[in-house]
Amino acid sequence: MIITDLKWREMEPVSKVKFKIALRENAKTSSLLLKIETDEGISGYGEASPFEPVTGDNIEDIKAFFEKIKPELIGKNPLAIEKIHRIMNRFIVGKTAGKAAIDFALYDILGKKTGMPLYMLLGGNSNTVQSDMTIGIDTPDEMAKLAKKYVNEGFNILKIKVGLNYEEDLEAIRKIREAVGDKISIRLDANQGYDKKQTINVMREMEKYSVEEIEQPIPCWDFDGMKFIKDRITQELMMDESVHSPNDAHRAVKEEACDVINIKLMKAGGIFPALQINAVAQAAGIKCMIGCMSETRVGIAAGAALAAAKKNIVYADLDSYRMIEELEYVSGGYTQEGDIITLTEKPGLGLEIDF
Ligand SMILES: C[C@H](N)C(=O)N[C@@H](CCC(=O)O)C(=O)O
Ligand SMILES: [Mg+2]
Repeated sequence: MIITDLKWREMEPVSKVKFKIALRENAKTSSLLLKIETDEGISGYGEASPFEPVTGDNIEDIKAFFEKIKPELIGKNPLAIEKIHRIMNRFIVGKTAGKAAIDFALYDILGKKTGMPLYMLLGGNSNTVQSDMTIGIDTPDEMAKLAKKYVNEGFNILKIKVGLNYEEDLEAIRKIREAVGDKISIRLDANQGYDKKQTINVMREMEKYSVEEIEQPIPCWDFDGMKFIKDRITQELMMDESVHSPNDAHRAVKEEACDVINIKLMKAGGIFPALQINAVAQAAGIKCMIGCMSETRVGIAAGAALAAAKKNIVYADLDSYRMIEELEYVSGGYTQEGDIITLTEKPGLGLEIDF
C-alpha cells in the first residue's frame, strides 16, 4: 500500500459561545481538514487545529508544511506510522498540529485496512469516554448561568477557566458551586495566568468549594514552580502547556512536577507521540487526560478513540466541537449523550466526510 496524494481544505467553524482564557481572548477558530489517499482506494482523514501560543503554528504555516512534506510522503507505506513520524520530525521541528493531522489520517487508514475501529486498534480498554465541559472567563454571573446550563445538558464535570483576576475567579467559583450543587466535579484551568503564591492561595480558598484540580496555573517553563505548588496543595495539579513531547513528560516525571498530564494531540503531534507520553506517565504512576484545542468532530474523534482505548487516560476534555456549529460535511465517529461519548464500531475514525 502506498500514499498517492495529500489534499486539504480550510474549515472555518463558527463559535457558539464566547471563550476567553488567560492566554487569549476569543480568537477565531479555524482548522485544516486533511485527506490522505492511497493506491488501494482507502483514504484517511485528519485535522490540524493550531493555536500559536501553544503549538507554535498557524493555518498558513501548516498549509506550507503540507505542501513541502507532500513529495516526501507520496510513495511511502501509510501503515509505517513510526517511520512517517521520523520523516516528519527530521523534516521540520514543531508544526505539531500539522503532524497530528497526518498522524490521524494514517491511523484512519490503518483502521480501515484492518477493519478495526481506532479505539480497539489502540488498546480497546473501553468504547466510551466521559468528557467535561469548559466554561471560559466571563462575569461570575454569566459563568454560573452557563455552568447550570451544561449541568442540565447532562455534564457532571466542569472545567472552569481562571487566571486573569484572582478575586473574580473566587467569586465565579463560589457562584458556580452554588448554581450546580455538591455533586458536580469542578476543575480549574488557569492557562499560566497565576504565579506560585497566587496558585497556592487560590487552591486553599478553593477547598471550600470542593474544587478537585488545577491545570497549568503558572508559566509552562516553570517545572520547579509546579513541584513547589504540588507539595503545598491538596488538589491534583495538572500540566498542560508544559508537556508537548515524551521528553517533556519524562522531565515532569523525574522532577515530580505534576499529578496529571493533559495530552493534547495538537501539542504532541498526533496519536503516536501521545501514546509515548501516556506510557512514560503510566510507568511513573501519573494519570493522563486527553484535551483539545479547537478541533471539530474530526479531531475529537481521534482524541476520544485514544482516551477510550487507554486505562491510564482517566480524564477527557473533548468539548471543543460542542462550542462550534457542526459542519454539514462531517459526521460520524461517535455519538454523545449527556457527557458520555460513545465511539463508532466503524473502521478507523469512522467518519463520514464529503471532502
Ligand atoms: C477547549 C478545551 N476545553 C480547552 O480548554 N483547551 C485548552 C485551551 C485551548 C484554546 O484556547 O483553544 C486548554 O488550555 O486546555
Ligand atoms: Mg489547559
